[in-house]
This record gives sequence, structure tokens and C-alpha cells, in this order.
Amino acid sequence: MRGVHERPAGLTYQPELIDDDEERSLLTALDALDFHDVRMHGQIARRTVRHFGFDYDYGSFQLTETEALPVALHWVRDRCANLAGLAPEALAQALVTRYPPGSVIGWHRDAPTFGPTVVGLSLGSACLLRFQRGSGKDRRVYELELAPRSGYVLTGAARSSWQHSIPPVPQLRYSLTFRTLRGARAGSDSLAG
Ligand SMILES: O=C(O)CCC(=O)C(=O)O
Ligand SMILES: [Fe+2]
Repeated sequence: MRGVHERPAGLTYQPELIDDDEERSLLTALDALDFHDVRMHGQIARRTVRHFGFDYDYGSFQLTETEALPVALHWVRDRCANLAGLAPEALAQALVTRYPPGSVIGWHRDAPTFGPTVVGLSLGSACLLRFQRGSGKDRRVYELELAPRSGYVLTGAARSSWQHSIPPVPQLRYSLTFRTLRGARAGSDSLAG
């Protein structure tokens, strides 16, 4: 990637957020879920998703309340909340993404409908998480390898100023992404407005 290398402020990376046994049992649980297509700009992505807490419509950008996070997955949310310094209930939305080999997520910032903190957990294949902001001589880039079982937190500039993307994953990967909601009073992470 071209540009000046800079680590985004507000990015935290935690290797081994869960252990091997936890990853194995989680993979079994995720494997059994029904996943849904992601249709954006008339295109269907290769990755598939399942939302809990709130469903996100990729066309209208709207959130609607949906099925709660299964109790069997509460411990994962607890772990991710702990990493972010939040109360578990503050992580109101859980997104499970299934990336078949070669699938990607393109450059984006997470929707502003969501709150100031995004926490991710990786399972299965390792992949790269890329960051970019600015253009021309102000372009800044960063690349991080997400190992299986690792967690990351995006807050501050990493959440709101930088874009991120994942280039083709080498093997099957699952991620769990937990998000706060904008305007929600969320433990230590409250945001006015
Ligand atoms: O799979 C991941 O870890 C990142 C997913 C992501 O960026 C998103 O769903 O907004
Ligand atoms: Fe994202």
C-alpha cells in the first residue's frame, strides 16, 4: 500500500483474546448458524452475515431490532466488552461474518448509526486488516495481521476518520463484530447527541 505508514490512534490489538478450545467450540456454534447475503449497490458479496440485537440494512442504512444474541454467545461478548472497557450490554449489536477463501470486505468506515466503539474477534484463517486516510501527500496507511483468536478495538480516529478493509482471506475466516449504538448511554462510553 502506498502512503506514509502511521498507526491509527484508537486502534487496540489483542492476540489470543480467546484460547484454542474456546475458538473450536465457537467455530462449531457459528458453523451451525444461517448466514444471509450482503447486497450492496445491486451486488452480492461473497462474504455472508448474521446480525443479532440489531439488523443493519445495507441499502437503506437503517437499524431494526432483531433476535437477541444467543445466550451461548454471551461469554464472547463479555470478553470483547472487557477488552474495550465497556459493559457487555453496551455492545448492542453483534455481527457474525463468514468469509469463504478469497472473499473480502472493501474500504469503508462503519456506519455512523453505530456508536464510538467497534470490537472485533477473528476465528479461523488469519487475514490482514488495512487502514487508510487522506489523499495525495496526506495519505496515511497501516496494515495489521489479525491472527485467529485475536481481538481488536476501534475507537476515536481509528473508528471515525480512518477507513478499513480486508483483502482476500487465504482460508475460511469468521469474525464477530460488536458495536455500540450512537447516542446510547453505554457504560463509560457515553456519547451526547
Ligand atoms: O471481519 C472483520 O474483522 C471486520 C468486519 C468489518 O469491518 C465490518 O463488518 O464492518
Ligand atoms: Fe468495518
